[in-house]
Amino acid sequence: MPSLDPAAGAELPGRIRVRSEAVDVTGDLLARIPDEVDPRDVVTWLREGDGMVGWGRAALVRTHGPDRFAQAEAWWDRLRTVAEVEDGVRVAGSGLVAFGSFAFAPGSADRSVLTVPRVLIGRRDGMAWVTRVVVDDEPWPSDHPAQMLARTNPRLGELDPLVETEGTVPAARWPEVVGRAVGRIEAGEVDKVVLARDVRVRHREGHAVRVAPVLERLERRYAATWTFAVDGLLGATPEMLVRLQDGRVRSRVLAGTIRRGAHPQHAAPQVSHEHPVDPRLRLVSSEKDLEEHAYAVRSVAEALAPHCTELQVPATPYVLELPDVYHLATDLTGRRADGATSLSLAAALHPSAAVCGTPTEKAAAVITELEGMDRGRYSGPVGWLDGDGDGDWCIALRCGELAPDRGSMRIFAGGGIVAASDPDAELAETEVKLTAMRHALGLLES
Ligand SMILES: C=C(O[C@H]1C=CC=C(C(=O)O)[C@@H]1O)C(=O)O
Repeated sequence: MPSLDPAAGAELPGRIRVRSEAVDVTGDLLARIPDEVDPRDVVTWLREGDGMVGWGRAALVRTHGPDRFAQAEAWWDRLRTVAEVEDGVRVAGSGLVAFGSFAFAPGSADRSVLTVPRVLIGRRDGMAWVTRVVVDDEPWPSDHPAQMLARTNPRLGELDPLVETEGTVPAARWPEVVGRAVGRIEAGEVDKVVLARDVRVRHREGHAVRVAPVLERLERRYAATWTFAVDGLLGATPEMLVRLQDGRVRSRVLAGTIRRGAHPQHAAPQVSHEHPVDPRLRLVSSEKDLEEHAYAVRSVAEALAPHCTELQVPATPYVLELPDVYHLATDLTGRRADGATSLSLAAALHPSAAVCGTPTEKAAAVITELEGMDRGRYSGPVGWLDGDGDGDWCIALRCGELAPDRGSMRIFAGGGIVAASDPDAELAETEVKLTAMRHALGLLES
């Protein structure tokens, strides 16, 4: 078993008490997050208005390096043994739950994290609950959950004034970087590589960025995605790396993108201006996008196969519609054949060819060389797991990561490059993918 590094910040209490109670909660769960909470202590997992929001730190571990998943899992195993859980709700997400976010690269300077919030409010299928957590000999909070739920944050709609500046590679230089990746593919070094760029954002007056208003805008506009926040990483991702629930395994693979209602330069010429071709049709018949997608599906199917029986891999993708883009999508399903937790499945699947490339190790080396930046936790697994190991892990896309100063962040977007990729179209694709965070941060309104 990998050892825990106490210097890395493993807070393993001697005892952790967890109580989940059924409650009535209507309206926006995000409005319940108190304004004074440290933005890095906010956790969310929301979709179509339901899900979980929480805050505070009852227990936390930070891990790094090639063992970052195994170290986190070992900590979670130990935490479960000191947990006393009263779960009066018994739904997915009640009881003992940890939220996590993992660095994309083993060599990242950024720490991966698993954290158990002190307060968690959940709602699912018409059922709502509050989970509170105390450690060691702490007393239970004196207020009743109903009192806590009655308080809503009046400043939820107020965005902070932010400014955007260039990231590691200026936008104008991105086509050149993509061109180098195409060269590597043509030279036979890799078949596909996913390259990403960052953009910097900071609070105009140097204050901490309040995350609840940003999450609220993400949730409203991208309701069909998973709106997440874990340790200062926030976004709205459409890609589910793995969901494990009662032995059932699901994964949604996305790769291959076209802008909604636009005509990227790599597209075939229009037959007639009066009858423009539906971009969804162009996407499902684009060989370049189908190739990009096939690599990603294969990587996920191969990683799931040793852990699953009844693995179903549809032969053709469908089109997932999001507000700004269409993606080629494939939903895989299976039944878990071993004792793997959702986190160990996520570790086995990471990095899929939706965010790294094919073959994986060579693509990862090309990424390190050409991107020139540390991705941090962007494009790593983000999600939650419960005491039975069930949970959801998405890929952290359409997101930004708050810096330790909390007043600045980097937002990210990438795209899969194959031999037929057009460098200018790839720049346009990253720009359209950045729309989610730019919109949420108020950067598109002048
Ligand atoms: C790497 C990203 O998207 C991935 C997921 C969906 C579609 C993708 C694509 O078409 O390139 C990427 O594989 C990103 O949003 O930063």
